[in-house]
Amino acid sequence: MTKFLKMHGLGNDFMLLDAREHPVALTAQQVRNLADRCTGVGFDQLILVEPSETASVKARFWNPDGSEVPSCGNGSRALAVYLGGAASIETAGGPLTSAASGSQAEIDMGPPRWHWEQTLAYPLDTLHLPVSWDELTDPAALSVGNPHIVFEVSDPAAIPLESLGPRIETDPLFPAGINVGIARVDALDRITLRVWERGAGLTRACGTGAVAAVAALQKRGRIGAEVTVTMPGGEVRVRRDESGHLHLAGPAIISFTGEIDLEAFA
Ligand SMILES: N[C@@H](CCC[C@H](N)C(=O)O)C(=O)O
Repeated sequence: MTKFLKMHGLGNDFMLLDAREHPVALTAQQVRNLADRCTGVGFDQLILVEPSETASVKARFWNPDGSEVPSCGNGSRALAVYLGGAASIETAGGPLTSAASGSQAEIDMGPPRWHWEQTLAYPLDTLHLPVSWDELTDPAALSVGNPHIVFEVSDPAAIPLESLGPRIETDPLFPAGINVGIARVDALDRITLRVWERGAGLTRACGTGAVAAVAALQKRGRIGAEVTVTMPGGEVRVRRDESGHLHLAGPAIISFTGEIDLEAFA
């Protein structure tokens, strides 16, 4: 039996497996089986914690469709709360540092990456992509460890993201797929955001989505350096420091712990 934690950050929920002492190998099918909310544990992302030679720990992330992804902002915050205190985290999306106190965690997500090769199949202006999908126009595309497209809209609740999200996610313009954010600027220090996540669908909150939306709207001069992001599951704070790094802060909670026979889900 393998111990696991079930955690969430604003309702973006995770299964966390700590494999620092006992290695765990996962297949994509196993992740899909574990992600099933009726017959498995159920989660938006799975987090595997492994030993690292360069940081406190190495974190790997999977979406519920079985795809391994380089970065997960809320998952990193959940891991930070699990580790406690200050830590460094090696991820495929780049090195992170974290600071946690109780159920609050802040992650230095590094600088946003705007080069077209980070997100697109061919060169375009990533700050103002000349593309549209129905009422969604003039997006920005960037990587914050994983790829995001961000649209500014007047009413995020009115956008049919459940139908537009999968169309945009799988558009050939994005060779690795893309996470889709729709954001409204409420004030210089406040935005409202919904995210269609690549490989996961609509989630209650997305940490990298919040960071990407803030980075895009900051670069367009629409908001200031410190911003509260309201998502369906609650609020996170994102701030840009003097070096251009973006910091993601907010709560993460351990919902419950358990033991599981991983082989039964192979
Ligand atoms: N919910 C996560 C993002 C998880 C990965 C994303 N779906 C992807 O495929 O890149 C977050 O909080 O960042």
